Amino acid sequence: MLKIAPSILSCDFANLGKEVNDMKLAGADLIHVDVMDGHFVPNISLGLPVVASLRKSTDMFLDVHLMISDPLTYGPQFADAGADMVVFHIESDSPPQAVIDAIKSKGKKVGISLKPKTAAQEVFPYLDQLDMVLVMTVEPGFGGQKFMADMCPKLEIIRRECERLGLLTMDIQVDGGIDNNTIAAAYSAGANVFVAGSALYGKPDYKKAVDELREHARSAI
Ligand SMILES: O=C(CO)[C@@H](O)[C@H](O)COP(=O)(O)O
Ligand SMILES: [Co+2]
Repeated sequence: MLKIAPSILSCDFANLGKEVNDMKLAGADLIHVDVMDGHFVPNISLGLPVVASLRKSTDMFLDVHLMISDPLTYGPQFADAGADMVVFHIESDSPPQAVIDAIKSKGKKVGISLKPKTAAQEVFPYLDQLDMVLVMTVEPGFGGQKFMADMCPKLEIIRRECERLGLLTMDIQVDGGIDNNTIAAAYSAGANVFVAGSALYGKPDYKKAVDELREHARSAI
């Protein structure tokens, strides 16, 4: 199933509740929340109190993308704060299996994210325990960067391995530089969840922008 996930990193944070609700009204499927610690990536974004406030103000599915060095300590705290899914980086300092167990023990969905230079095969040992794999199509840390089309083979490899294992409902998410010009390539390669920050929050008409992204993805078929 094709899902559109606006990244609030590009929204107007002074009006966060409205910005999320406007994307709900525009037909977005989930909300992507980028958490950056200034250590794993060279940027700082938002933390636990913001996720807790968001949880109180919306029933949208909150997909929390942790770009932090210590997801073992903080992942469960984001789960408690109201994340529906916690996605952590396999390149973090935490042992992946321990993070998966910690998030699942909170009753939340869990995903693993791969930076562009990380091989697809790194996530294979964990696939059968995951709800989602996130393939970064930019170096994590900032919105508004250019889509790396050379990540498409990685998407194909992961989708093929999921099919081989019978994981037919696995969500494969792409994040970074997704817009009307790039979404079809990612969709054709096997992605089905599309994060878009600047391509959605940068537009005056959110519904038109969400609809157009969906249409451009489907134009790949
Ligand atoms: O995780 C990240 C950046 O590290 C993203 O979620 C960005 O927020 C996507 O922004 P655009 O590339 O769509 O502008
Ligand atoms: Co992200």
